[in-house]
Amino acid sequence: MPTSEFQLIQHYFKAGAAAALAQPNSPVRCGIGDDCAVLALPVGDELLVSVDTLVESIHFPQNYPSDMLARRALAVCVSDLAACGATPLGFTLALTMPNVDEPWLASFANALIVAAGEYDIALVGGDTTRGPLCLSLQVMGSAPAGAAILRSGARAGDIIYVSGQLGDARAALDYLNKAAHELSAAEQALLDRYHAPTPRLALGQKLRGLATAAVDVSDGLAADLGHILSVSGVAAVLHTDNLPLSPALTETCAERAIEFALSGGDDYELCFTVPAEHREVVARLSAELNLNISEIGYIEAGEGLTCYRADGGVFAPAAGYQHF
Ligand SMILES: Nc1ncnc2c1ncn2[C@@H]1O[C@H](COP(=O)(O)OP(=O)(O)O)[C@@H](O)[C@H]1O
Ligand SMILES: Cc1ncc(C[n+]2csc(CCOP(=O)(O)OP(=O)(O)O)c2C)c(N)n1
Ligand SMILES: [Mg+2]
Repeated sequence: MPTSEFQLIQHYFKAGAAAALAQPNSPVRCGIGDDCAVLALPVGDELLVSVDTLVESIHFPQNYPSDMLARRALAVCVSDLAACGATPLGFTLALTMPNVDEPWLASFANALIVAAGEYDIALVGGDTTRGPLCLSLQVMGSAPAGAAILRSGARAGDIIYVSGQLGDARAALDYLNKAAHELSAAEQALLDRYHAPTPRLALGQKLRGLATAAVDVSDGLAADLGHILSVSGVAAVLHTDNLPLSPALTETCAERAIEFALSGGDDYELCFTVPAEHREVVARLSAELNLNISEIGYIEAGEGLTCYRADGGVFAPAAGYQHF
């Protein structure tokens, strides 16, 4: 039974992570156990880095099963790599927990290593401390020099697209505490989207050289697209009719579906802009990846976002998620 902080790390994290290091093409020169991890960058590539924190009761519910926490945490952090078109390299984990609960840790570490394998991203280091349950994951990826997709490149005339469907995870918040046997199939489908978001890594990488700007939808489409607009110095027009809504969302809360899709957040889909002449390329990409990609509006000169309802009226979306 591991007891010390050092033994915990060795037992639960180093062993699992070591398997990734053994891969022939692993970029990890030195992983868990030294003062720094050492990663090899592919020749000609740049390093892309992002960190996100997940706090109990803010980002995930109390008493959340630790395997679900691990999976969700890595997915939402890797989603930032996807937005920039990065290829995953490695990540670090700063884990703060109130006490050592070995079954909790074992299931957390197992799920984390499995998810890391799915995204081909190696756990290369971290920090373990006592305190209220909280995780910070720093993810690192690479992209050919100059190819990273930024938020600042949207131009008037570009088409605005979004992957997948929006609003499901927000709708799921209302069912987080409902007993499993009382859930309808639609409610369960919404919860699945909250628990296991899908970072759109393959899409992001394919958008290199095609998208002028991209962002992942964490705070809500209106807010995150708003970041693209403000840093690109442009305006956007959306038609709420074009927002991709899942059957589960329209079945459970049709009257709030548009609101959830625009402002709910936790979608981890990609919203991106592409010059209109490349519409066909996006259609082919959607077929190739077997991924729904919806045209939701366009970029124009000016500032701010205008959302039109089907009846021609203007829908004013609520602000996205804000911590303060
Ligand atoms: N405490 C901080 N110190 C430095 N930069 C920060 C801090 N918090 C956020 N940022 C930066 O501000 C930008 C927006 O952050 P955020 O909204 O969290 O982005 P994302 O939704 O991609 O996680 C990012 O470039 C992020 O790196
Ligand atoms: C239990 C619970 N309640 C509410 C939410 C909704 N929520 C919390 S934080 C957040 C926005 C994303 O978090 P943030 O820290 O802003 O991530 P970032 O934009 O930095 O990726 C949302 C939609 C949730 N995920 N879980
Ligand atoms: Mg962030």
